[in-house]
Amino acid sequence: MAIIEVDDLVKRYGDHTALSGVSFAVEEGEIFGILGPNGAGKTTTVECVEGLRTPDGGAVRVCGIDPQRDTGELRHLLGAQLQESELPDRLTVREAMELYSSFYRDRADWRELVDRLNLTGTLGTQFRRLSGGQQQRLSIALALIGNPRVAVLDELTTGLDPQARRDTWDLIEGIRDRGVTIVLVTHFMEEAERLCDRLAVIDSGRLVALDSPAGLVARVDDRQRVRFRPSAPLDHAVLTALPEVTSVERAGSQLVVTGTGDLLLAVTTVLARHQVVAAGLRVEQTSLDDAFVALTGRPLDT
Ligand SMILES: Nc1ncnc2c1ncn2[C@@H]1O[C@H](COP(=O)(O)OP(=O)(O)OP(=O)(O)O)[C@@H](O)[C@H]1O
Repeated sequence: MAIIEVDDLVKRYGDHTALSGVSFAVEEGEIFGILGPNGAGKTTTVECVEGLRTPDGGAVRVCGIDPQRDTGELRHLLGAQLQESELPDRLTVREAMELYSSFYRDRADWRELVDRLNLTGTLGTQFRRLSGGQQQRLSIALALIGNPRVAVLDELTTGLDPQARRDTWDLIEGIRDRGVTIVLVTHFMEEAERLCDRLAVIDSGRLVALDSPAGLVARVDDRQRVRFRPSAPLDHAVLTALPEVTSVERAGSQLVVTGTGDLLLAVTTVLARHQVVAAGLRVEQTSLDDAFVALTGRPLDT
């Protein structure tokens, strides 16, 4: 069942069109990623879902309600991660939890939340004295304090070190396992690949693809590359003659053979027939990065 429906969403800032007709539906219980380069329109999209921006066209529904018209109800259904600047520096973790918990009719047990997010030792600590990872976890706790059905997390792990990022991913999966649908805005390909059930790729205000990470890769390309250093000179024609091979290129001392199907077997069989040993042989599959480049024409800037 779709819990969020975005239909032909248009948003302009003056003469700049930030979104020109974006449509997608988020299914209940999934981790739905919104991936795209800087300025693509990701934050604008989620701000329209959160009722923080008024669309210039199209429609948004969250659990069937219009976020613009029913902001009061939306607050109880959707938890949004706060931006850092939204919390007073001197507010302690305990004060923040008590204050935000008072805003909701269905309140999570904030002590349990604090415990789950590994913040128990920080209850008396002021916001400004928390580490980046602790501030991030607090903002997640505050997004979940009203027991929402959907949590929107924007650039969740930006600024975190690799370990803190991985810990946060585990946390997000735990939240999803408790039945909360998650919309995750991200810049990080690895994060998208690891966490998201489906991804909306947005570029220049348009939805360029919507699929699972594996589906995006398969849709773009099922090519593989085999790289190796031949032990003796080899006529490229013996490789290009193979039906599995689409191209053969030299990269320094290496040969890079691109193709489909059982490429590795075809290449190694020919090499054995010509008594050529393949040193440092590697097989490379198309990655989500490659898929992103194929879809948008450029790499994702991090
Ligand atoms: N309040 C605003 N006024 C004018 N232009 C804006 C405003 N907010 C965003 N924009 C512009 O709209 C476009 C989309 O911005 P948005 O923040 O939605 O992109 P984003 O994909 O979230 O980017 P980032 O990854 O950099 O946060 C950008 O060109 C941005 O400069």
